[in-house]
Amino acid sequence: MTAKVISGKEIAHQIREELKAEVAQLSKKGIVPGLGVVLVGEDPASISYVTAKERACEDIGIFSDDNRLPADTSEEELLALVDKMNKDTKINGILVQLPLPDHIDEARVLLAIDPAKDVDGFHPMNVGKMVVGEKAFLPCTPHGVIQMIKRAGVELSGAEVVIVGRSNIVGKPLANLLIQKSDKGNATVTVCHTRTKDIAAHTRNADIVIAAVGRPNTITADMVKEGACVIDVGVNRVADATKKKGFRLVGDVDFEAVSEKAACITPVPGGVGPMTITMLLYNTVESAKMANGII
Ligand SMILES: Nc1nc(=O)c2c([nH]1)NC[C@@H]1CN(c3ccc(C(=O)N[C@@H](CCC(=O)O)C(=O)O)cc3)C=[N+]21
Repeated sequence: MTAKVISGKEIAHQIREELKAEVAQLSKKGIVPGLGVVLVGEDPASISYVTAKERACEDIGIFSDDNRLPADTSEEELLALVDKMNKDTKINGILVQLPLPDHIDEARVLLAIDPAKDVDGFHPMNVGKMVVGEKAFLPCTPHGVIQMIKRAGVELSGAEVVIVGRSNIVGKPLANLLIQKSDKGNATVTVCHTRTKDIAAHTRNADIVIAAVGRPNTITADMVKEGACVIDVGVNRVADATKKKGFRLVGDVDFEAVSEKAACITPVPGGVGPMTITMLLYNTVESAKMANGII
């Protein structure tokens, strides 16, 4: 079998067109959704993600307030900026790019963001609401992954899903969403991690494999059932002297070999990454509608 490639780029484009139309309608009512973006330090990957987020905002008509702070910014300074954005009515969403430098307490910063502006869905209030199935901002990467699975026409209800990776931003929230009694869930979920005895024994039974590890070639063809759907959340830079930048991006999945066995697969780049950004835009528009009493 040669897998159908699920293009995150195309699905993201489709959703962004829908959002663009919605933002145009809102602007007739004098409403412009605003996103406050905070980047501390100069990590090259973080700079590239944040730049992509700001471009995406501009493209669909969301106002973005760009704050790039030096690596030695103090926790107090960062908290003061978050507080200012919490109070700023032009800002409907606040994104503090992670990871933060070691001298800053990440949990404290995330807790300081107004839950009503927490478009990343990282505030413990929103995490808790999500777990109990209450309305909340859904974390962008897990939500993007679910949108891709659904729009590719893959059945989630009753599916055996194996997630490899247990991070707070992908593995854990995704597992929670996928077990919920809802149209984004109803799956049977297994979460594998570094202490799992035999990861392949689990993934080989999966109808859907989701890799969110951060290491190239973690999922190889022998680990995947014939006809499975494989979602690759990894974004890894590997050295490549033939590229202008000296590296290329790969996911966690051995794409070529797994494509021969899977029914569908997401590429890297052009897969989950563009969906993550799109769901951030989606949450920001939702937040603007809530702030203005439209929903
Ligand atoms: N507060 C916070 N929220 C996040 O959502 C968040 C974060 N911190 N920290 C880091 C991770 C990672 N992340 C990505 C977003 C877009 C792409 C993306 O668009 N990737 C492109 C390629 C981009 C490139 O060329 O570098 C693609 O896969 O096609 C990847 C990764 C968001 N994250």
